[in-house]
Amino acid sequence: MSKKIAVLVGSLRKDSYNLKVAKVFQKIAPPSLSLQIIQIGDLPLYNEDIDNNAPPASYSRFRQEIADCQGVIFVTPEYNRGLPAVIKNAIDVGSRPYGKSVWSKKPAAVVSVSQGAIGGFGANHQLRQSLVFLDMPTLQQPEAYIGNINAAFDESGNITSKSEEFLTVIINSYASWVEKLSQ
Ligand SMILES: Cc1cc2nc3c(=O)[nH]c(=O)nc-3n(C[C@H](O)[C@H](O)[C@H](O)COP(=O)(O)O)c2cc1C
Repeated sequence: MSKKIAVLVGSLRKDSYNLKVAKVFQKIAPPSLSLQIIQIGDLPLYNEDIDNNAPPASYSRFRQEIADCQGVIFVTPEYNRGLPAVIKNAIDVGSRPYGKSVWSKKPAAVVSVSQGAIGGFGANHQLRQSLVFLDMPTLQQPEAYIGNINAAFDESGNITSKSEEFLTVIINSYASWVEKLSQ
């Protein structure tokens, strides 16, 4: 049976390249993984005052969806050399209430996607810093800093074969990582 893997996309933009890459991963993932893109754009900014006995419905929905998955792939742009607020907010929501984090022990991968040349290196590593604290064993190699992403899709919006090849290496490595950790 395939393992359910959450995919969190750090851009809310309709034509987001990160979303396009997440969708390519869904298409090319090996049969051992079933990738589900989880909504994070509707989560109110984390505030302990509203996270009480009756938290926002979106908090509960999100926590349950992550709890139901056996791993997490983060696909994120870089904003001002750091992590977009929307993805940090999702991490914070999932980490609470204290002692009930939904992230713990779930195998993760971080893929940063940018139109710039540096490939979102800053966001990628800032995110990894939180994953250490959240106790998520994270795929180390291959590193995935995907720059100049606009060149990875042709005029019809299809991914070029060279870029698909690279994404295939990443998703297959992640599948092996998940497999290894479940032994
Ligand atoms: C507020 C903001 C800050 C940005 N800062 C960076 C940055 O630090 N490094 C970078 O490579 N691109 C930066 N960009 C450009 C994004 O990489 C580019 O817009 C990318 O396409 C966003 O991902 P998306 O297509 O999935 O929305 C920034 C974009 C925005 C809107």
